[in-house]
Amino acid sequence: MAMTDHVDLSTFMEGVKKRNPGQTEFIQAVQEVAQDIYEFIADKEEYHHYQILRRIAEPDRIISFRVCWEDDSHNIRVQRGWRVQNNNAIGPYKGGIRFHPSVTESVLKFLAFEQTFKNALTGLPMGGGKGGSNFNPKGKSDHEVMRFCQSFMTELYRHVGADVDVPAGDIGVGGREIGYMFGQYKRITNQFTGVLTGKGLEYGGSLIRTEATGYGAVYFLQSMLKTRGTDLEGKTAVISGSGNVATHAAEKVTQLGGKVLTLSDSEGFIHDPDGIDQEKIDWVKAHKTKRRGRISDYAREFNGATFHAGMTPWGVHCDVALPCATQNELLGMDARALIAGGCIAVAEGANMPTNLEGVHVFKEARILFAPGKAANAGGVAVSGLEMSQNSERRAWKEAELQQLLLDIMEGIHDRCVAYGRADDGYIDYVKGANIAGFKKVADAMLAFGVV
Ligand SMILES: NC(=O)C1=CN([C@@H]2O[C@H](COP(=O)(O)OP(=O)(O)OC[C@H]3O[C@@H](n4cnc5c(N)ncnc54)[C@H](O)[C@@H]3O)[C@@H](O)[C@H]2O)C=CC1
Ligand SMILES: O=C(O)CCC(=O)C(=O)O
Repeated sequence: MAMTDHVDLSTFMEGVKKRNPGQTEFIQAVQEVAQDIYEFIADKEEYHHYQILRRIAEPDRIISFRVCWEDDSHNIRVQRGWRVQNNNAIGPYKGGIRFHPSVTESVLKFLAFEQTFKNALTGLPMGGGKGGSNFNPKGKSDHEVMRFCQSFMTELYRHVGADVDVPAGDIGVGGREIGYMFGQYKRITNQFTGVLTGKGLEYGGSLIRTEATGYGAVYFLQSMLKTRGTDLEGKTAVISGSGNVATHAAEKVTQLGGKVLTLSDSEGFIHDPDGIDQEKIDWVKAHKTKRRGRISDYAREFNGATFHAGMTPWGVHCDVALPCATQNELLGMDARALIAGGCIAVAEGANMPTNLEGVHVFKEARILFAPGKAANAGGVAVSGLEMSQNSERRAWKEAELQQLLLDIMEGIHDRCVAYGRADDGYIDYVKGANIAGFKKVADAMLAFGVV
């Protein structure tokens, strides 16, 4: 093989910035991965020659489309929809759909890029993709949400398929939205296939998919704690978010003997020093998914709890923290506050909730820190198992799925340890996850030549 001129890391990142102007989230996600990959491939000519990282950081394609719908007052509304198909070297594109006003092409590109590494880490054959819209489901009636989802799928159906690209839920997209989108796909194509995951159990969904991301993040946290000879029993946990991932992470922490002190949403956080037990978690789940209320209502419902408007929960003293809301919700100063408050371990339930400075602070302090692409992979892993069940036209039993989720999370942990152990014994989970995820995708790409 001919030797290639190696582009160094800073020149590589300059190129990424130039080609993706203003896409700060995407650039941040690539930066976090590139620094570890450059170290790993320093002596591996093939990866340089075939420009593997450069190719993974350029989505296979981005589909952008208009989504037109009518609200209850008969106003015509126009939104933008996207599907970013990042890389399908190891399987069909796979990744959630996000409905939130903050959705931009940059946000979806960062999520699809991260998803590529995450899906590889699960050990299942899934490539990386992500989609969504700047539609805000908050305050919309069920019928408005239905009309929007139908319109969204009326374009998306051309680009997805059980062996092509299999979307699922993410922020603002839960069981209700998946149902509306699946119904529309079926109506347009006249096919009943596993084109989406996170489906209802009545029509091809998998047991434990709803719980999987939050539970998986806590299993990963337990595995990290085990490397330091401890576990969650008696530990206090600070959790952000109050959606699917946050409530199920809270549930598993509680089941494993921990005490959850906080939950949050975009308006602020609640602090309950008595602990958010299963009964309270059930109330939050119903409040968020059925009554579609705000987390501030918790403080009116439960004595002793307080609501802190416009604030994040990272100043509350705790043993462990699980950011489970959204990207860049935990900054350098928050990381320092957590460490000062006694936090020994952080597992990201959300995607890229900690900014680059925060990650640096955690690593410098040598605390246990699991990046989202490793810690929150349980959701997409069970989505992969849902795809298998759909292909087989069978539904597996809950005990089997619970065991598979646990095994997959332990497998991811082991892969991170294998590639992330430093000379002094510290496990850099960020580096481990980046390299293990990269290697699998990169080796598949090498097998295909230049495509
Ligand atoms: N649902 C899943 O299976 C997976 C989700 N994730 C990630 O987990 C995170 C949460 O997703 P879900 O729980 O599924 O969504 P969700 O829609 O069920 O809940 C999102 C939560 O985050 C809060 N939130 C949104 N924007 C916020 C902001 N700017 N500040 C503070 N809070 C904010 C919302 O109020 C809500 O409580 C996202 O980063 C998502 O990408 C990652 C892996 C899988
Ligand atoms: O289940 C899936 O396909 C995707 C879940 C997801 O969006 C994620 O892992 O960030």
